[in-house]
This record gives sequence, structure tokens and C-alpha cells, in this order.
Amino acid sequence: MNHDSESVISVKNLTQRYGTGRIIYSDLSFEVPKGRILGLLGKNGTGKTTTINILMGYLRPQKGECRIFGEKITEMSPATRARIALLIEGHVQYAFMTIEQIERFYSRFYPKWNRDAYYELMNKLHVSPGQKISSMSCGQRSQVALGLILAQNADLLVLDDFSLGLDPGYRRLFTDYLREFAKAEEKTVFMTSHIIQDLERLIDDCIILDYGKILTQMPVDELLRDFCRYTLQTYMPVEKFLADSLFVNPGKIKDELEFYTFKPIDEVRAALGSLGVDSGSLVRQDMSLEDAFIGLTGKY
Ligand SMILES: Nc1ncnc2c1ncn2[C@@H]1O[C@H](COP(=O)(O)OP(=O)(O)OP(=O)(O)O)[C@@H](O)[C@H]1O
Repeated sequence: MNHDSESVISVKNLTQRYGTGRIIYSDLSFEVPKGRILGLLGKNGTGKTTTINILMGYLRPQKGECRIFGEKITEMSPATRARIALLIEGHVQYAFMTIEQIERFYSRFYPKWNRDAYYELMNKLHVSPGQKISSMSCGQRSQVALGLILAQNADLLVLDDFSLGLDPGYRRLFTDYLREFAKAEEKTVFMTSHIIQDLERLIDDCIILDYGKILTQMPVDELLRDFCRYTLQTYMPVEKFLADSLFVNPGKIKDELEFYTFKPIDEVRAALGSLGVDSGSLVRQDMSLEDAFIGLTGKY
């Protein structure tokens, strides 16, 4: 079996710009293997929603090829499209319906509809089943949207910023629920979120987008194992560390230098030595996914 046939999403050399504006990214390539949960992370405006719009066929890229379940997205059959559930920023259509009405309405369109998955989430909501969606809070509407997505029982879930308006308790409930559901049923998930702490418990792999390109694509456990943050007490100016690419995003507050690196500690010590910097106070810090994201993309 070649690699492509195991990939649920395959993107090759995608290049996008809007009209004659600046290039959002060029030659973007990545794969999402079957059964994995992948988070697409990036600062505001790096092109996450653009990528989802291209994958879903709403936007035609300038260059490149995208396949989902092996089919070109521009020629996708209705049967393949039915295997994909899409959530765009917590949006629910038909807000004039109640929780019960919308479930009945949606159920007719999806042959594999799982009513229990919807009501399991809805039962955690503090609203009556007869309440109209239009009279719910933003977070409650997002919960309805998520229930409708899970009930579709699709093979691929594409979630753009699922956390919109959700409080921490519900986000935790949903991420735990989604992970269990995806792993038990071998679903593939492609998602974005601005709340990176949530993703650390949920995703297997991450793609970190910078303006114009992918900075890194790797399993989250490898990233957290190999990418480290260090601190060091030194009077040397931060400019001294900018010249060596080993020191990723160095910054300094008073005498404390902070930097990130993929290199092992021996190489870090050797690089400091060759700059004439004493590494006696070097400390390796514990990392979260959010730390790694900031370490790779910078604070601003
Ligand atoms: N319809 C459009 N016309 C012109 N430019 C656009 C259009 N849609 C998006 N852009 C630009 O493309 C870039 C990427 O936007 P996109 O919404 O994909 O980013 P994002 O990573 O999802 O951002 P955010 O984290 O803020 O949601 C931005 O610079 C944005 O201004």
C-alpha cells in the first residue's frame, strides 16, 4: 500500500492568494493519516480557515492538488462527501428550530445518524429540549452544532475553531468525548482551535503554520519530547544568540535569557561555549503544547 492510500487527506503544493493580494502560503504539503487527530495551529491570519475552505471545495486554490479519501476534491462524488462532517466556527443553521426539531431534521439526511451521540451531549446542556436555538447563548449554540456533527457518524470530521464560546468545563467534556469517539471508531479528525491547551489532550499530530509556510509537522508527543525551552542567567546581549539558528526565538528579560531549541542539551552547551557564554545556570524547562507553539512562532 502506498502512503497516499493510507492518507485520508493529502495536500500537495498548495498555493493560495486572494485576488492579486499577497500570497497566503505557497507549496503547502501535508498528509492526514487514517485514524489520527490532527490540529492545524497558527497565529491569526496564517491561513487555517483558508485551508479548510479549500479542502471543502469552497475555494479554488491557485496551485496544488488536494485529495480526500483518495478523490480529488474538485471531482468529489456525493458518496465521498457524505463521509465528511464539517463544522465552521460553531455555526448552526436553522436557529428557529428547537433542540428536538433540529435533531429530527438533520437525522433524515444522514444514513448513519447516531441520535444517542447528539442527546448525550445535549443532556449536559442546561436548557429544555423545547428551547429554540435562536434564544440560546453563543456557547450553547456551539454545543448544539457539536452534537449535530458527532451524530453524523462521519469517517472524517473537519472542525474549524470548535471552541467558539464554550466554557472550560464543556471544552474539556467535548475534547475528552471526541477523543474517545474518534479512537473507538477509527475516525480521522482535522481541526483548528485558538485554545491550544485544549488540543494538547486531544490531538495526535500538529501542523504549525507561520505566515506563508509550515513551520513544523509532527506528532505532539515527539514535539514535546524534542523541542525544549531553556533559561540561562547571562549579561550577554540577546543579539549574540540571534546569529546561531540553534537558538530559536531567543528573548531576554533583565539578565535571564530564554530560548527554544530542537537540539539536545550537549549541543546547546557546546554552542554556548563557542559563543564564550558560561552555561552553568542553564535550566531546561517543562513544556506544554502552548509553550512549544509560542516557542516556534514567537510571542508577537
Ligand atoms: N475573502 C478574502 N479576501 C481577501 N483576503 C482574505 C479573504 N479571506 C481571508 N483573507 C486573508 O487571508 C489570510 C488568512 O485568513 P484565514 O481566515 O485563512 O486565517 P486563519 O489562520 O484562519 O485566521 P484566524 O486565526 O484569525 O481565524 C488573512 O490575511 C486574511 O486577511
